[in-house]
Amino acid sequence: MRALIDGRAMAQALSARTAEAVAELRARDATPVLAVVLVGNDPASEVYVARKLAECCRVGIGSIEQRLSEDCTEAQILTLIDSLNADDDVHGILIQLPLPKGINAGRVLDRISPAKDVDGFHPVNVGRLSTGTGGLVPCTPLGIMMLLDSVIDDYRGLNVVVIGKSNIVGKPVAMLLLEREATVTVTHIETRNLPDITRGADVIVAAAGAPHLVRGYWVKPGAVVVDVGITQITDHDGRKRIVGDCATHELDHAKAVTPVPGGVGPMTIACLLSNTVTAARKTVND
Ligand SMILES: Nc1nc2c(c(=O)[nH]1)N[C@@H](CN(C=O)c1ccc(C(=O)N[C@@H](CCC(=O)O)C(=O)O)cc1)CN2
Repeated sequence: MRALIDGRAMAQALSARTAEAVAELRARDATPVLAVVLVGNDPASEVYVARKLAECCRVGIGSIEQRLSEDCTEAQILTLIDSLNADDDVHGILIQLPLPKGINAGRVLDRISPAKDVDGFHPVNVGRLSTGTGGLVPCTPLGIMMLLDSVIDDYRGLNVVVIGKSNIVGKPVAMLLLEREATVTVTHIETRNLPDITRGADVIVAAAGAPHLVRGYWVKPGAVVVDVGITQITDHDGRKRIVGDCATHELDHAKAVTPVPGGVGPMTIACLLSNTVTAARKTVND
């Protein structure tokens, strides 16, 4: 019964549309440019940043990579952001997370100009999202909605349970779902009787970062399950592999599930490119 929602294919299709939009902007001499800031050398962040830069290149978005060392000061990061904010040739600014210990991520993200905040993490964009008044929307939640839209036409009255209350995924996706008039319950790792709550859900968005948390008996037949978790585990035979928050092999009774890898992750990067075009278009049209 269960269908797999193919995030890689959907990300490719979105990036193809983004490439067309970039070509139109380039024809008007308004090439979108994304600045990607990497502080320190977290291995996973290195991989994601390399992928973001490669994808920019593939769709024709210009990119600037800015690296700061692990032991740089918060003041140095803020100075760099100020210069990118002031640069009219830069349309999007992304600070790869997590930042090294000792750096206040909130203060850093608050410094990005809301108009260039392609991650949608600035309080102005968070406020716009929660009031339904536009603004740049965080990439992972935007991607989740596109994946859900491929299997759900009408969200009105659907019971959606979000597991995870992060600013990057849980809270913003709850806002997007509320906008569509779903009935949204936001839960987290401290929520009591979680399986009792998820069993009533038409849609589950699992973003707790807890491998295989969501078991088969947590999910009612016909539910749609979006797996946002990406955790590297080592198997009993010593091999490393990526797993999500859901025990997908127990979800044959679901209507549709997103795989890990190949579900939400690829959409995150495709939505970043799309947000960069949105930010660039605004400077042309304003
Ligand atoms: N500034 C930001 N930092 C971080 C974000 C973000 O949206 N903005 N999200 C994550 C990391 N991330 C992008 O930055 C990201 C994570 C995973 C994937 C992905 O495609 N994963 C693959 C599986 C893992 C792999 O292949 O290595 C998948 O799900 O298929 C893309 C982007 C934290 N930081």
